Amino acid sequence: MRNLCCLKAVPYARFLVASAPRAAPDDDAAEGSTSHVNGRQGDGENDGEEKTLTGPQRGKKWSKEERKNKRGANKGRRFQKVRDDLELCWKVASGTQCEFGQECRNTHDIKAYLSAKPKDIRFPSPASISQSPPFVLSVADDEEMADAENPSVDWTVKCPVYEAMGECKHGLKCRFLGGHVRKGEDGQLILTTNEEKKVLAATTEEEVNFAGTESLKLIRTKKFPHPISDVYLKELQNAASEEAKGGSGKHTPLSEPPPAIPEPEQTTPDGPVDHGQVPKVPSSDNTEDLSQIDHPDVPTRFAEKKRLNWTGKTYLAPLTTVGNLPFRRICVDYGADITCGEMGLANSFLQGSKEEWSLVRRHPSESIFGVQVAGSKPQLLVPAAETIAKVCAGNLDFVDINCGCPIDLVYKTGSGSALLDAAGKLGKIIVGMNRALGDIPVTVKLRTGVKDGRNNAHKIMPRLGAEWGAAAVTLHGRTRQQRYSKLADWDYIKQCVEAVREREAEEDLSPVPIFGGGDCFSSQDYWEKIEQSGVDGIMVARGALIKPWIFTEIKERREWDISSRERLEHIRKVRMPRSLLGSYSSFVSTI
Ligand SMILES: Cc1cc2nc3c(=O)[nH]c(=O)nc-3n(C[C@H](O)[C@H](O)[C@H](O)COP(=O)(O)O)c2cc1C
Repeated sequence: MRNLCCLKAVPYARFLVASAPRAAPDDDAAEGSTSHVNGRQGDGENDGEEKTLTGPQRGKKWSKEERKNKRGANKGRRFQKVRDDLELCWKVASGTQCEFGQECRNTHDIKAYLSAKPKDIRFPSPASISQSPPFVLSVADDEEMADAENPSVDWTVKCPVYEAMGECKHGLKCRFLGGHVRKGEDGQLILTTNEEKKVLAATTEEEVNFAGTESLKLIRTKKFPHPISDVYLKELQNAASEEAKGGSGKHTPLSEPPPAIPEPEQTTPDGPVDHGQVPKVPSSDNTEDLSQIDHPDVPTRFAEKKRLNWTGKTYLAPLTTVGNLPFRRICVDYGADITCGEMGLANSFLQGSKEEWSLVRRHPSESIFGVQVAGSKPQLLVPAAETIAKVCAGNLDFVDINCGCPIDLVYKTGSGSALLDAAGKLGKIIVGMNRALGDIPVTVKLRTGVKDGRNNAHKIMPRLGAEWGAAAVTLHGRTRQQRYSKLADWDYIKQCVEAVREREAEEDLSPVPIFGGGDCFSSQDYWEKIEQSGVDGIMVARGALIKPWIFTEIKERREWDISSRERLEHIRKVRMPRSLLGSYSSFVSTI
C-alpha cells in the first residue's frame, strides 16, 4: 500500500490493475481443487462411481468420458502449447546432424527460422532499472541489443539453464539464445558450451530422492521387492481368517519382535534371484546400494526406531501443489526447520506415477524432511512405505500418514480424514508402515474428527504412540465437515494433548512430539497458541503462504515489515533447482 497516492497522475497508470473488490480466497478449494490429486483415481477403488470434485467444480458430477479426458497430473494448470511459425528440426537446433536430411518434416533452414523467431526475452539487470518513475529501461539499452542480421537475438540476455548447466538443450530454439551463441567468421551463429560449468553441474549434488527410470519400471511391473510388507500382509490375512473361524485374530503387537522374513523368491528383469539375496534394484537412484545394506529386509524393532526431537522447531505444513520444493526452500531459508512434501497417494506410488515420485524429492537445505502419504488400507500404504524407504534410502526423516484430507475424491476411497472413523484399520496401517520403513519414524496428521460436534481425535491420539508406535502427531483443529468455515478449535487441541500426556504418564512412556495447526498467522498467534494448548509446536500452513518470513518472525518473536526489495533479494538468493530448469526454459520458450 506504500506511496499509492503518488501514483495517481503518472503516465504509467496504464500498468495499474483496477482494484475491483475480490472474492475471499477459498482455502477448501486451494487444498483440493487444483491439486494433482483431482486428476487421479484416488485409491483406484471406486472407479466405477461418478466422481465429485471440490473447489470451483464442487457439486459437478463428471461423466465417465469427461473423467477420462481430465485424467493426468495437476489439471488445474493451463498451459498453452505454442508452436513456432516455422518449426526448426530439434537436431539442427541443437547443432547436430539430422539423419532424415531432406525427408525431415521440420525445416533445416536456420536463417529462415531465426528471422521468423520472436525476439529473445530480456530480464533487465538490476543496474538497468531506474530507481524513480517510470522505472523502465532506457531506449539506449534497447538499441544496444539490435543486430540487423539476427534481429531475434539479444546479445545481452543470460540463459538461466546455460548459466547453471553450462549448456542449453533448447539450442537455437531457446528464447534466451543470445546467452549461449556466438557469431562465426562467416556470420553464422554457433552454439556455445561452458565445459567448466558442465563439469561442476554434473558433480554437484543438489536435490536427492530421485526415482530412476529403472526403479519406476520395476514398480510399474510390480517387480519392485517389498518383502517386509508381503509378510505383514500375510500375517494380517491369517489373523482375519482366524477371526472368521472364531479365534482371537490378533496379529503381532508392537512390543513383540516382528517375525523373520522368509528367503525371497523374487524376480528381477534379469531373472530369478538367489535365495537369501535381496534382489538388486538398478542404480540411478538412491536404491543403488540396496544389496549392500546390512540385512535391509529384517524389520526394525520398535525400540530401534529413530526418535524425533522436534522441541523448539518450526514446521511448514504439507501443502498440496503450493508446498513444492522451491517454496519449501524459501521457507527453510526464512527459518522453517521441519518440512513435509505434498500429499502423495499410496496407490499412485505403487503404480510408479512419475508425478507422485516427484513429491519425494528433497533439497539438502531441508534439514528435517518427511514425505506424506494418503491411502485407505494396509495393502496400499505398507508396500508404498517400503518402496519409498528403499528409493529414498538415507534421505528421509519421517513418513507422515494423512488422516486429515477432506476432499471427496480422497475421503470417498476411505483415505485421508476417513481413517479417523476407522481406528482399527489405522492401527494396522501404522504398525505395518513402522515395520516396512525400517528405522524411519511414522508420524500421523489428523483433523479433530469427520463431523462437526463429533470430535474423536482425543480418543485416537493417545493410541497413536502408545499402541501403534507413531513417533509424532500433528493435529489440525478442525473437522472434515467444517473445512475452513470456522476458526480452529484450540481448546479441543489442548484436550487432545492432555489425553496423550495422561496415557504416557500412566504407562511411563516417552512423550511424542505433538504439533497443533490452524490459523497461525503471526509470531504472536504462534506463541499464544502454544502457551494456551500445551503443544510442542505449530505447523504453519496458510500463514506461510501469505508470508514465508513468518518463520523468522516466530523465531525472533517480532513482526517483520519486510520491503518488496528484501523479498525479491531473498528469492533471487534461492537459486532455481536443477530439476526445474528444464521445465522453466520450456515454459519460457512458449511465451
Ligand atoms: C493449499 C493447501 C494445501 C494443503 N495441502 C495439504 C496436504 O497436502 N496435506 C495435508 O495434510 N494438509 C494439507 N493442507 C492442510 C494444511 O496442512 C493445514 O493443516 C491447514 O491448512 C490448517 O493450517 P492453517 O490454518 O495454518 O492453514 C493444505 C492446506 C492448504 C490451504
